[in-house]
Amino acid sequence: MAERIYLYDSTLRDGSQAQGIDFTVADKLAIASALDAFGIDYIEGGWPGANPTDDAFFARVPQTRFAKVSAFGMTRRAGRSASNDPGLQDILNANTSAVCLVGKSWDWQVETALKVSISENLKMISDSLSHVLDQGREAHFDAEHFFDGYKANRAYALEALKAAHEAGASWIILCDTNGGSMPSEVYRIVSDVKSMLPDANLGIHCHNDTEQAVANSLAAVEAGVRQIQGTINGIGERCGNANLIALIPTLMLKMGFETGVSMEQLKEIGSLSRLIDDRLNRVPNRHAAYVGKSAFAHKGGLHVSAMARDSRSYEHIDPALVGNTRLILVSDKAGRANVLNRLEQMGIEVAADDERVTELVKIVKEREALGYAYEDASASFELLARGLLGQLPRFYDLLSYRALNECRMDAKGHADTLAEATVKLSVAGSTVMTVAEGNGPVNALDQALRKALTPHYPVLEAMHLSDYKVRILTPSDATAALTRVVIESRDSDGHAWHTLGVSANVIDASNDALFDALTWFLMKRGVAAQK
Ligand SMILES: CC(=O)SCCNC(=O)CCNC(=O)[C@H](O)C(C)(C)COP(=O)(O)OP(=O)(O)OC[C@H]1O[C@@H](n2cnc3c(N)ncnc32)[C@H](O)[C@@H]1OP(=O)(O)O
Ligand SMILES: CC(=O)C(=O)O
Repeated sequence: MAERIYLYDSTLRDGSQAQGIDFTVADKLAIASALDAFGIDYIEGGWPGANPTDDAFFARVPQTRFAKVSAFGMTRRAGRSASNDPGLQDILNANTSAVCLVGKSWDWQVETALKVSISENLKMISDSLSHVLDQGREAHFDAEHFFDGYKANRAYALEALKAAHEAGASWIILCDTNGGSMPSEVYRIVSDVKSMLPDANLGIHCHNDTEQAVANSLAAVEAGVRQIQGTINGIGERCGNANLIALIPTLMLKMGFETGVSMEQLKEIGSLSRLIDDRLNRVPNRHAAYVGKSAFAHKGGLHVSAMARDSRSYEHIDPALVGNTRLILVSDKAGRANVLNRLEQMGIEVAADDERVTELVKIVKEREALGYAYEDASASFELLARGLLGQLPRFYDLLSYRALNECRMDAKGHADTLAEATVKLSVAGSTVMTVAEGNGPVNALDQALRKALTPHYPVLEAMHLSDYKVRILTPSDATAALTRVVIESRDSDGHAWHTLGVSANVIDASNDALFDALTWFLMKRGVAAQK
């Protein structure tokens, strides 16, 4: 029977201490509900009494399915009884089944930051935890600065833990508050604590100031802790906290621990990670371990060739275990194996020894040297491949286009910009010429193309341009620089595809990317080309 690790999520408390993060009550409620559904054991909702958002969260947090909600706060103030401490009262008034109190375990901090005697601090710890337990709550003790405190004064740091343990703390969490510890130190110190307090339930709370919060948490687990505190995507004060998104699969898949997360729920870990990004309006980190889009993306030709023989060649786990998927990229680092794999994924049949595959690899490399980047524009790659294989329908021929940008100043000096484009193209055996306006020349060009093409291909109404990115490839050429335009288009069902164009003229690059976007969509819809 696998041993159980308890997962304590502090996204809504320590996560909200990160610069730039400001959760609303609605964010907190949505995140708490996702954490509960995912199988997290404890959800630290915030600090009751600290601010109106946290108070509103605790007032509204619904009944959880699985998780225990925890209210965070600090031990009683010096010179007050625990039962007469307004801060502690606020925390208890939140009515959560669990309470986590932070207290000092470094004598120097007690004297410098708290300005109380080290014996009073021990009483603050034991009185506060006893009071929480007397109210029928589960009591967690966060031993702040424990590792630094232990290194400065081992005896006192252990005294602080003993005070919590003797008061009956349900869990004692060892905090690497400043995030400067090394995994070997964490292992050694936790092992010592384990031998001094063999019957205490120990946890770990690590900060990421040396990018070792995950490694330190795992070292603590190896030395015997059974609760891990962390946050989704590792957000938190300064450089963040231990990242539960990396820790959970590692604990379950590599170390064989059981958690509250089932193997089925583990497949949802990417959605949980993206939910936090979404709430924070952040672009997900494509290189994030386990859940990033690139976590199982293979680019190097040697890698893909070996992967075709056995996927274990370059993957540490099956991506499906964490709900992720394998991606084979085509770029200037590709070989025949990458291209064959992509063609297969695109449903293009070609013999493995077809010489045109070698030709395609060569063309991709030549074009990438000119600034093309097909790994982010797979629709343009598909059109390139189909063109070479003689499978590319031609829906229209562009004969010419003109794009104008006119800026007029009014009497008050305000700029009024008008863009206009004219396109002349050949479609369905005739020549068509249209003019359209737009809020910029690319938009005007897009409108003029649609005006000309939609009467012949009405399905074009169902697609639109959803993102447009310009990358300067040769910045030293200043305004004459080569540009790469990547267009994201979407259909009415929200499916996206990406196309690109490269030119020193940004309008020409945009026109090429638009041509690919329209062509790919018409081809995928099975529309017959009207030539
Ligand atoms: C390591 C961690 O991340 S702990 C969590 C840190 N998170 C936060 O601080 C976010 C929420 N905090 C807050 O909103 C505010 O700091 C509050 C409401 C808690 C307190 O605000 P204030 O009463 O204005 O005090 P302030 O924040 O300036 O100072 C903290 C006080 O608590 C005392 N204190 C700090 N830690 C403890 C502790 N473990 N036990 C008892 N008192 C403590 C300090 O000595 C200081 O006392 P002082 O008021 O006599 O100077
Ligand atoms: C409690 C906490 O957040 C810390 O000590 O880092």
